[in-house]
Amino acid sequence: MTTTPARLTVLAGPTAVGKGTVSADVRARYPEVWLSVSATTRAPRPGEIDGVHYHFVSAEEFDRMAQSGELLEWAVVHGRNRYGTPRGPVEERLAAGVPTLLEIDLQGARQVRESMPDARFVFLAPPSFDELVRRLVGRGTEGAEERERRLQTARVELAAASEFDHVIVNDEVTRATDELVHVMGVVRA
Ligand SMILES: Nc1ncnc2c1ncn2[C@@H]1O[C@H](COP(=O)(O)OP(=O)(O)OP(=O)(O)O)[C@@H](O)[C@H]1O
Ligand SMILES: Nc1nc2c(ncn2[C@@H]2O[C@H](COP(=O)(O)O)[C@@H](O)[C@H]2O)c(=O)[nH]1
Repeated sequence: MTTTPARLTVLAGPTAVGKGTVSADVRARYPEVWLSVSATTRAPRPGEIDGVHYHFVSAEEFDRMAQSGELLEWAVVHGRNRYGTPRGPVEERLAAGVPTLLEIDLQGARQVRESMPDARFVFLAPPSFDELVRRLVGRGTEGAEERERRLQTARVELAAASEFDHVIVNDEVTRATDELVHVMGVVRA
């Protein structure tokens, strides 16, 4: 297995498009790719593990991280909780030549474009808006009010797809993963 020199890849896209699913598939099939673990003030969902899916932190701890410059980017997502990328681990992996993936929202992607313009920016798109709604409802992790809030954000995010260097349609997870790792320059020798 060989890789091109390590560059940061940012994966964004609307709620429930499958960013987490595709990122997990990348991690499972391409363990040489490192997936950043974000900090969030959101409460864990059943089955989510602190330090694996997110660093679940209090509002006070998030404030401290943001104010001390520990976050590469951060945003209030869906108008409610804060999410941010711890800077140190990303810089360490990139310095060590490890292909590094961030799964973040549009606001965060725009911040990273400002600070790290050499990164690759990938937008994961749904086959259709109806399919996006089916996936959000099918996931069953949010109530009706939170789903509506997320779909409002989704409309804004979908309108920004052209800002990204690559758009990948998540019609099928394995295929979307293959396209993502190809864009990342992760190739099998
Ligand atoms: N290609 C696909 N085909 C069908 N279902 C999919 C596909 N990809 C993901 N899903 C399903 O869609 C739902 C949402 O996926 P996931 O949680 O990965 O989305 P997400 O983009 O990370 O969402 P959010 O931004 O809200 O965290 C899950 O139930 C997942 O199993
Ligand atoms: N700007 C950032 N956005 C992030 C980060 N980590 C995750 N996210 C985005 O938040 C939403 C909601 O996630 P959920 O787990 O509550 O469904 C989703 O779009 C993620 O991509 C981050 O570090 N910074």
